[in-house]
Amino acid sequence: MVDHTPARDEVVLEAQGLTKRYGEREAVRGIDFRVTRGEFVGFLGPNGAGKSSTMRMIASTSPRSGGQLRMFGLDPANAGARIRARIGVVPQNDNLDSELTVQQNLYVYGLLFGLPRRHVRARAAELLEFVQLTDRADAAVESLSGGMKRRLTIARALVNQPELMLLDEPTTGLDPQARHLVWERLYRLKAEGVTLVLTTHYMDEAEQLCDRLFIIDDGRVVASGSPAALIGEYCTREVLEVRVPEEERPRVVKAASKTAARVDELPDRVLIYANSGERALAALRGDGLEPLNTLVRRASLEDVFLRLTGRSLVD
Ligand SMILES: Nc1ncnc2c1ncn2[C@@H]1O[C@H](COP(=O)(O)OP(=O)(O)OP(=O)(O)O)[C@@H](O)[C@H]1O
Repeated sequence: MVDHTPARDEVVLEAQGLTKRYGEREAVRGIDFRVTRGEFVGFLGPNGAGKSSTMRMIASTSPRSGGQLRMFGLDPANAGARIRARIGVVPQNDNLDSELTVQQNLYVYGLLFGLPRRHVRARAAELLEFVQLTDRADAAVESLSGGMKRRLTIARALVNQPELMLLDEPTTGLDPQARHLVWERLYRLKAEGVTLVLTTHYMDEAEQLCDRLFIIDDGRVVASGSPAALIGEYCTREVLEVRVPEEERPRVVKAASKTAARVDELPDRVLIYANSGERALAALRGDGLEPLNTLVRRASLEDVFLRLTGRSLVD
């Protein structure tokens, strides 16, 4: 569709000490990031971490309170319109025009960007094909499912052939099938060389899609790197999850702590970090402990977040 031939290591997006204040409240507290052309980058963090505020500053729709921010080398403080012409935005809440049909939503947006009428028609047809909504072109927006609305919002964000796509929680509220369809389209955009930045609080989404992540908590970047590098740096290879009766917990924690790299207690289970979950379990059994329920799994970004913040990503 669009050929944004990647120039090696061309910086598309850069922030230093970026802050956002709403009155007394500092929602973004001095964050640094740098995104190069063709990368797929994610801001991962819980609700209220400051992800949307950061995205709105990048989208050049909300002014920064402090620090530096550049998109394509331009400063949104004085080149907002030029920046907005080169980016596509998928906001957290679909803001489609429900009075219009699917196709009309794309036309209107194209005309807003000043694209010629004939060009807009061709572009709309191409985009409906891309998001698999061709057969719904004349349907009312209201009749679409949540997943279809999301895809239409993505199509709309692509009207101006953006070099940079910003997606704020693109799959929140979608069922697994609808999510996978969105993911698949995002992969395609990446393959075409579009630079993508998304926010999410879904660790699987972050892990599946992103080349690089910035983990955000309480307005700060607490870690960054590829999903694999983050897991490698902050976790063991495996995690043994055990459920034990309340009264046995202290013994389990004590026994596991002898060999495991780390032990975390959650309200409903104990997480034992070890390179071999099976061996950790054998060690517990060797100490005469038999958990009610056990699960050995690969370490995930959720574990990284827990390690970094002492809290779970999902409420
Ligand atoms: N327009 C606003 N006015 C005042 N406070 C705001 C505004 N927008 C966000 N906040 C506050 O700033 C903090 C960060 O919010 P933000 O929406 O950026 O976080 P988030 O990580 O995107 O979370 P969510 O996933 O819930 O959107 C929150 O405490 C929020 O209440």
